[in-house]
Amino acid sequence: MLACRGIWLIKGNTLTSPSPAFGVLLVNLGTPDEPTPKAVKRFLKQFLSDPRVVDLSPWLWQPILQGIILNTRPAKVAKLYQSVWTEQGSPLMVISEQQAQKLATDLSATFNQTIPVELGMSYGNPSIESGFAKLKAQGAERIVVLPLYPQYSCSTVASVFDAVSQYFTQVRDIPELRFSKQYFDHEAYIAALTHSVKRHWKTHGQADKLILSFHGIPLRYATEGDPYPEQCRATAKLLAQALELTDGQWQVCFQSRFGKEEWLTPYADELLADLPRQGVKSVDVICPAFATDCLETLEEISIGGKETFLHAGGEAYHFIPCLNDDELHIELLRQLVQEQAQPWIRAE
Ligand SMILES: C=CC1=C(C)c2cc3[nH]c(cc4nc(cc5[nH]c(cc1n2)c(C)c5CCC(=O)O)C(CCC(=O)O)=C4C)c(C)c3C=C
Ligand SMILES: [Fe+2]
Ligand SMILES: [Fe+2]
Repeated sequence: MLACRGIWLIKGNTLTSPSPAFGVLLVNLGTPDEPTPKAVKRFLKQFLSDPRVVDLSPWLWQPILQGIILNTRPAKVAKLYQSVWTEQGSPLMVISEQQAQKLATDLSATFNQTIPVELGMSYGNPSIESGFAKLKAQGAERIVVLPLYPQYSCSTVASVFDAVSQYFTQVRDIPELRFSKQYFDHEAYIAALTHSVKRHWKTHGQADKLILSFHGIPLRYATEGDPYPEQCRATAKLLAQALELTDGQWQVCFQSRFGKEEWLTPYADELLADLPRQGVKSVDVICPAFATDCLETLEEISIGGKETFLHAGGEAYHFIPCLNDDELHIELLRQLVQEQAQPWIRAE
């Protein structure tokens, strides 16, 4: 049985422990509020102005961003968002809310007390700041920050770290904090992915090849020290081993490249266009870098990737959804939180 060490306060002459043992800030990238050019522009402006995402000198980058990209891209990208938008909103937001709710239920059952879990998005709403404010309002004085990126990249996880540090520059009494950096090789993550692929095979049969499509980053970020590509390859290898795939039965690629620089290769669109020529007629495609389905998985890979592959002569293309609110995914998130909260927990 696990119990939590509370925060003790003196009220009058009595020591009380009114706060939850800890709270959780679940962080994801964020998404526009609406699938309109105006809302997409607002979102892209904040996202692409983050120097962790685009590390060019602002003197060089801001004129390109403000003068060209924000005048052309929002209308095009808004149409893409419209193709995946649901009645409840952006898939990334709807699924993130489900994850937060299920994780809170799971943690509260584990610790036999209410453990608040709030969402904070790096860009757009709800912001990281509002997530911390909600946790404070619920009395959380110890907080686990859990970015939903299995593989560490400076462009994602480090930007969450920056936002967290920035927020607390304005706060006099900061909480105790634990920050989860990565979980690319976590046993429960590989188990959740394995289960998801096997479940897919049970329903649809196994394709010639399993394609593991990770979000790309500029190659330069990796050569300058970002460990992201090695972590992607490690995840892929662990998953392939767990599925007992031979070398020819799986392949890694990188999607969603942006701008003119070289990104990690092979590029997903080029690979999918080439595979039929190599004799690969059916593929299952999974996106392990995404904890939640979103524009990049549902539009670019599930819809766009299929068109590319079938147009190039492929015969069957199956997209395997992200882990989303799968039971084993929530179990993984609970374990990650528990590992970080360890110093605040005692066994009874
Ligand atoms: C320089 C640009 C970008 C880097 C670096 C980058 C890294 C990166 N992104 C994700 C996860 C997501 N990206 C999403 C959308 C998205 N990404 C970029 C650019 C970079 N990403 C853009 C411009 C966009 C917006 C859409 C577009 O204009 O093309 C999303 C989806 C958001 C949604 O609303 O559904 C996610 C998630 C990772 C994991 C990553 C590095 C590892
Ligand atoms: Fe991205
Ligand atoms: Fe399939």
